[in-house]
Order: sequence, then C-alpha cells, then structure tokens
Amino acid sequence: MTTDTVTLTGLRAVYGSGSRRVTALDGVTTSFASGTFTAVMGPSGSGKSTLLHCAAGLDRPVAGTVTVDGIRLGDLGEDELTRLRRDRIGFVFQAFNLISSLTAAQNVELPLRLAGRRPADRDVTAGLAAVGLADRAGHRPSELSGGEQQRVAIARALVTRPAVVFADEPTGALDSAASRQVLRLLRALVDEHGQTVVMVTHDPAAAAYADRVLLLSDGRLADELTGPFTAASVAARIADAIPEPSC
Ligand SMILES: Nc1ncnc2c1ncn2[C@@H]1O[C@H](COP(=O)(O)OP(=O)(O)OP(=O)(O)O)[C@@H](O)[C@H]1O
Repeated sequence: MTTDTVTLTGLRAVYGSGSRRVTALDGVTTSFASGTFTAVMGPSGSGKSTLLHCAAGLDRPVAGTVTVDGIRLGDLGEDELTRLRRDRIGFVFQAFNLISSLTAAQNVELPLRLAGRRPADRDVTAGLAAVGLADRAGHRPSELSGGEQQRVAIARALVTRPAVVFADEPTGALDSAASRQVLRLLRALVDEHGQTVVMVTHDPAAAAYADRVLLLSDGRLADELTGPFTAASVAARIADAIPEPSC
C-alpha cells in the first residue's frame, strides 16, 4: 500500500507587507508518496523554494497544513520543529553547505552529534560508501570536487535515516557529469532504499530522473506530469503549461 510521507494542503506563503507584499504560494495542495521521486519545476519566482522550505519546516506558511511522517508541522513549537527537522527530514542545498573546517566524515556525522547521539564509525563509513566516497572520509570540502561535496551533503542528509529528503537545485552548481552522478544517486536511493525524495530543479534533464514532475506558476500548481519521461518531453510539457512571458 502506498502511503504519503508528506502532504501539503491549501498552502499559502506570503513575504513582506503593504506594497512589498508577495504571495509566494497561493493555495498549493499535493502530496509526496513514500518511496517516490518528485521534481518541482516552474519559472523563477514561481514559489519552488518556498514550497520546499515550507514542506521541510524551514518556513512557516500563513495558511494551510504540512504533514510529514504523520506529524502536522503547524502543531509543533519551535523546539519540536527543530527536532523533527533534524531527525526526520534531510535537506540538500545547491551550495552544498558543508562545514569547511570539518572532514567529510565529520560533516556526515554532524546531524547525529547535534541530536546528542554518538555516531557509530561504521554508520558514517557506510554513509560515505553509499555515495561512493569511502576513500575520502578524511578530506575537507576544499579537497573535494563539487560533485563529491554534494555527495557528502547527501550522505549527511541521510545519516539520520530521514522520512524524506528535500533537495533545492542539488545539481545547480555542478557540471553535467557530476550532475548525472548526483541524480543517479538520488534515483538509487528511491529505487533501492524506498527513500522519498523531492527536488527543485530548473533542468528538464534532471527532472527526467523523477517519477513525477510538479509545475508551479505564480505560486499555484499549474500542471502535474507522471513518468516515464525524457528531458525533451518534460521541456515540451513545460512550454505548453507555462508559456514564456513575451518581452
Ligand atoms: N525572503 C523573502 N522576502 C521577500 N520575498 C521573497 C522572499 N523569498 C522569496 N520571495 C519572493 O517569493 C516569490 C517566490 O520565491 P521562490 O524563491 O520560492 O521562487 P522560486 O520558484 O524558487 O525561484 P527561483 O527559481 O528564482 O529560485 C518570489 O516572488 C520571490 O521574490
């Protein structure tokens, strides 16, 4: 039976006030089934990052509900939300966000240390091995390529065995070979470990690795595609659903 790891209902997010008020999300309802890979696409400013941040409990929506792993985030106080984020949610950023003074292994074990848990060496080693970097455990981020740094960031996101991994343009700073490696890794996490992955991307080739593509436009869900698809078919559907603004 398929269950939903994340559900979003009537999500509204607003930034600023008065004449600077921007509605970033305008009533988004969707869900992310357990063990699936979803790509979130849409033009710049359409609300993709805001959706990811609200779903991950990094931002609070002004209306609507977010449920992760059966828990309504709006019911949680700040400390409980921090704990849930740390224990049940993995987040991967475009800019990797590794701590430069720590080794790859120390970066991976950081979420466990922050949770007051003593990381088992074998878990950290297994985490780095799972992303193909067992031999880089002692390297600092500056001694790793961009693709390797992102794979360390993915190992860090997975070390707490989260219910869901959110990735905000995880390949945005990578060349195409490193991007492919990261996308294959995310795909394998879903196929081989039943991980739930939600990824924001601008790149139809990246979205083609997903099972489903959500298209956002002006803070609303404009279309939804289910795979299998190719980069070309994703790009064609985006062009249909969201016409280029005429300049
Ligand atoms: N901290 C903020 N303060 C004010 N407005 C914001 C803030 N963050 C986002 N916005 C606005 O909210 C809207 C949605 O932004 P969001 O970053 O979610 O879009 P996006 O689709 O991820 O864009 P991009 O593809 O350019 O990263 C935009 O109009 C943006 O200007």
